[in-house]
Amino acid sequence: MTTKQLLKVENLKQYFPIKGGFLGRTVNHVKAVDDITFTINKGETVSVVGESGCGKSTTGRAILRLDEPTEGTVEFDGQDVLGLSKAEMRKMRSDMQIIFQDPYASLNPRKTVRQTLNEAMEIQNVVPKKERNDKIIELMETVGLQRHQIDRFPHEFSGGQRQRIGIARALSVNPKLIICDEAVSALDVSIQAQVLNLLKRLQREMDLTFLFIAHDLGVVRHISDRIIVMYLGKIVEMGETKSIFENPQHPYTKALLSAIPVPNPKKKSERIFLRGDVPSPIDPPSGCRFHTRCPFATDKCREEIPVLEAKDEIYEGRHTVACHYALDIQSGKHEAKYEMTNVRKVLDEEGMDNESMAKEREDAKN
Ligand SMILES: Nc1ncnc2c1ncn2[C@@H]1O[C@H](COP(=O)(O)OP(=O)(O)OP(=O)(O)O)[C@@H](O)[C@H]1O
Repeated sequence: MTTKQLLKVENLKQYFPIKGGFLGRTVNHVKAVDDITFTINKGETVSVVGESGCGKSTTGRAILRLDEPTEGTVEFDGQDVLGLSKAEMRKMRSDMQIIFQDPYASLNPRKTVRQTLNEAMEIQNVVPKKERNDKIIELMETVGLQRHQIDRFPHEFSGGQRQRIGIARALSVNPKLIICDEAVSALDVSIQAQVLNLLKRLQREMDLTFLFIAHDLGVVRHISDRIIVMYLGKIVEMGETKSIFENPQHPYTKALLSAIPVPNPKKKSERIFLRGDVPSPIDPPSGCRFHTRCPFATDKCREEIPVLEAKDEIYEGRHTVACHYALDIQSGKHEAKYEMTNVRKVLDEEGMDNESMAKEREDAKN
């Protein structure tokens, strides 16, 4: 894999206005994405994970300017995406494609596969007219559809096949980056695996870069080079997949990981239950946004926003976390006594069964 940077997202914010009153004035904002920074290298698969509403899809849409970002910069292949004119942006869209969760909703039910793929190529004008039919057949075969299905409508296909049409449509304009927004979430598990394998193969063969958006860490484990964990509009942790799975730092990442079913019945899994619901992105909590649900939260977490900090000496800059607690442990400043009262309080009040957190508390003490 080359290490050339393809996408650079810096200090990206997406605030959606909330209108109110007779005059329809902006009375507040939904802080859907609030100051996030990350990069994706050419040929990489980076996944953004987190609970519903944490801002994953908004991030994808903002990169493509399907919604105009409030603040920040997006650089794609060295070009300032947010500075492009409408015409330049249209051209750029052939380099950056998106595949949505529900292929049925994103395909025109009145258009056959031939018409759908032809339309995509026509809009972007990347394939000469007389070559389009051959290209459509080639694309269908590439994604595992058969050429005799070319004049069929979306309702004549299964969910997995429809997602393959969506992939073929994205590929038809020779993209460099494909954003897969919950692209396999609506499919049965076995079909999910087929589509993920297809995407992996296409990546190898066509030199593609993927930004995967998913709520399920288990699904993206085997396809991702790196993982970005988001909570309430912020990145709380990011790192190489192996590192995130084997050495998660943020209590939220640990909770997400603990929710993945373990196939081995002999292996005891310790589920971390988070208390309460995700707070509103209109009025997010002060300090660390996760503090209202975090068993380790201290006064510092309520007051200071943790910075996504790379601990180079430990992770060689490849794994970063925004959490006072995790950073205190890493730097040896962790005060076990303080954490103990905190965790015990949560356990007492809410009857939580957080064995792994209790164990960690002990480890930190020793
Ligand atoms: N156009 C919009 N106008 C107002 N609020 C919006 C808009 N789009 C998204 N939001 C809000 O922004 C927040 C983030 O939404 P987003 O769809 O990015 O979350 P998500 O992490 O992708 O969730 P899911 O997994 O359910 O798709 C949510 O609170 C959502 O209600």
